[in-house]
Parts: sequence; structure tokens; C-alpha cells
Amino acid sequence: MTFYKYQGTGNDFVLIDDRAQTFPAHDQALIAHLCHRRFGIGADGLILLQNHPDYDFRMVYFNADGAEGSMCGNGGRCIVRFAHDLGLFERTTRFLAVDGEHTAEVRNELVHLHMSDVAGMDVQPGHTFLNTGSPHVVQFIDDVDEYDVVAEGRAIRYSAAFAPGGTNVNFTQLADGGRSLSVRTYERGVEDETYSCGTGVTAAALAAYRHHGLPSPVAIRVVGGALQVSFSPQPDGRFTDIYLIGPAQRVFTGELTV
Ligand SMILES: N[C@@H](CCC[C@H](N)C(=O)O)C(=O)O
Repeated sequence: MTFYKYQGTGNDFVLIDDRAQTFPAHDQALIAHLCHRRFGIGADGLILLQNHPDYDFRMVYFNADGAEGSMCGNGGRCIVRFAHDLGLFERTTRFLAVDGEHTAEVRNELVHLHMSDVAGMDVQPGHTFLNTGSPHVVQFIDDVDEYDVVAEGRAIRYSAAFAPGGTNVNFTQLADGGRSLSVRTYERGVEDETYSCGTGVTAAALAAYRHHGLPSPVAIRVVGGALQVSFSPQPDGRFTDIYLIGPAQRVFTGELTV
């Protein structure tokens, strides 16, 4: 079986063309093994591209621990690039993911992914929680480059407040005189810091609008590069027309020997 390795701002994924539905999607140990950075291909997650009668394709996403995850924004951008590379569409596409329908457009090296609407956010002392397709805590801090993202992120991810499901955690700093953001993310299911998290930067951008008035579009620096999030805030606290914009590239391809 052929696999394809893709990355979007350093959030990396094993992509499999599973239109024949022959991949053993129930085999959590196999998926974790393929994502392992010493014993496998190495990735933050694995994504199956499957057929769907009403859409160009269906996205099935697994975290590096082998369990099916909630929505992955960077994975969404990568599967759009993969479907484009496979010749499934020319410029715009419509696909189904775990959180519902998405549309996307490929414009040269950038993929513009339409994210699900966001219902609002839960503002607590010290952090804000919101669901952008995946659950995210956003915490604003002063020096994100020096922060212990793994230790602090893990403490929040496993805290009683978010049990039993847990949460992803985004440490966010206002940059560029308050005009852009710098974000580092601890990811649930990878259980480590990743180089980028698409649903995470989306959460950070919306929280930055709410707390600091950053207007759309918001430019965001992550460990693996640069992303942009645009959105329309609604008077009732919802957000619509949310787009995650950034590069997504094929890195290499190979054959599975398992
Ligand atoms: N890397 C992803 C987020 C994936 C979902 C997450 N790890 C979870 O299941 O909680 C992104 O780019 O959004």
C-alpha cells in the first residue's frame, strides 16, 4: 500500500488514498506505529482519503496515538493538497470531515480552508476555551519562545477541568506591536508540542479578537511557519466565514511493509 507524507507549517501527516477502503482503520496500534518517529514513518497524525457519494472525498483523521481525532485544520489543508495532487478537483473542493462539511480552494502554494462556524467561547480567569472543530484552551502569555509548552500544556490538558476528553492548549503572544500573534501548541493525541496546529491558531485568532480587538485577518507565526485566519464576528458572539490559510506540501512517498 502506498503512503504519502505531507506537511502544513510543520504539522506532518501520513496520507493514504483509501478510496478502496482497504486500510485497517480499526487498528490503533498500527496507526500509532506508522506515526512513531523512531519505529515508523513519523507523523503527528494519519489521514485517510475515502470516497463519499455526496462530496469530492471524506477525511478520516487519526492522532499520532492511533485514536480517531476531532477536526484537524492543518490536516484538512494537507488532504486538500493531496486530493488536488490526485486530480480529484481543479481549484475548489467540498469534502466531509468529522465536524461536517468543508470547502477549500487551492491558490498556488496556499490552501484556503473554510472552517466550521464557532458558537462562542468560555472565558475563565487565566484562559479561554473554545471549540473550532477541536477543543482548545488559549492562554495569553508574554514570552512564548521561552515558555515550557510541554510541561504547562500537559498540566492543562490533563487537568480535572477538561476531563475526561482533555483539550489542546495554545500559548499565545501578541506580536508586532499587537497586530499579529505568535502561537505554540500542545496537542492532545500527539501528547507533545507540534510545530503548528490549524484549529489551534484559529482558536487563538478568535480569542485575540475577543480579548485584544485584533481584526480579521490575523497573521500568526508558529514554530513551522506562517498562517492566516480570517473570520466574521457576529453580534451574538458567534464567528462565521472562518478561513485557515497557509501552505501544504507533499514531502515524500513510499510503500508500507506492514
Ligand atoms: N493538528 C490539528 C489538531 C488535531 C486535533 C487534535 N490533536 C485533537 O484530536 O484534539 C490541527 O491542525 O488542527
